[in-house]
Amino acid sequence: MGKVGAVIVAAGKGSRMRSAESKQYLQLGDKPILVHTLQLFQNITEVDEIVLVVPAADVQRCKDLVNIYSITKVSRVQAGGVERQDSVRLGLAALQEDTEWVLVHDGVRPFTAVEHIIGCLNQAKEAGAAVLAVPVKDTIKVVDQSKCIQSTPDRRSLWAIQTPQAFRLALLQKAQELAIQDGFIGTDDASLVERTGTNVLVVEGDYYNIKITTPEDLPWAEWILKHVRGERNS
Ligand SMILES: Nc1ccn([C@@H]2O[C@H](COP(=O)(O)OP(=O)(O)OP(=O)(O)O)[C@@H](O)[C@H]2O)c(=O)n1
Ligand SMILES: C[C@](O)(CO)[C@H](O)COP(=O)(O)O
Repeated sequence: MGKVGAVIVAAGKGSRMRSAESKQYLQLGDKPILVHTLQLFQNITEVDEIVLVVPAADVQRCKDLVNIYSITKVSRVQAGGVERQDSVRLGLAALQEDTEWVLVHDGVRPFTAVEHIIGCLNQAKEAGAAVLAVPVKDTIKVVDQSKCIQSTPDRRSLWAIQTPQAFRLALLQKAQELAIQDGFIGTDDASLVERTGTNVLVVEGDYYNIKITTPEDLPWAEWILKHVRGERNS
């Protein structure tokens, strides 16, 4: 049933990390964060091909990483765009023509459980579109610009959305085209597909699937690597 491509987006600036080195290359254990993520997808049998999207200036650097760590499923190291959404679009265009399903994943989420990636892909194969997510643990408020609380949404309907996000490739490409037409910029891929009226299903993941974003995520990431990730995913 159709080829599966993974688009790993790592073309951001990592400005919230405030580090001299871009966060995707920061060392986690014995290798860069991005390499952990690439190895995760390299080792998933269901994934036929990986397109890696990186800053234009880093294409050769990332080709070297791919070679050094023998990430043989990477078919293309693609220069990214201004917004995450642009990087995803460029990554989708670089997939082989016979690709039917795509997993879009953040290069800085190295700890996704393999069973959750496969669960998300299988759900997308049934429904067309599926994303990993976890129920929020906090009470979330809607707050206006003067820091006044406007409302308290029912927590039972709130989920924190993660990646991978899995789609029939043609569906995500159509959603991308519509977003360009409408000048819509979303912070994730599902938000583009939702606008087409297509249902996107949520697959429950776990709280270890963090996106490494700010400096306080780094010691937490080292802890997950040492105490959780090794035994769950390798
Ligand atoms: N133009 C962009 C922006 C983001 N990303 C990627 O999307 C993922 C999630 O984005 P985020 O964590 O927000 O990364 P950055 O945009 O790099 O971080 P910041 O917003 O702090 O600058 C990251 O792997 C990032 O490299 C991308 O490929 N292209
Ligand atoms: C796609 C994503 O990782 C889902 O949680 C997230 O939306 C990326 O957003 P960011 O604003 O780039 O952190």
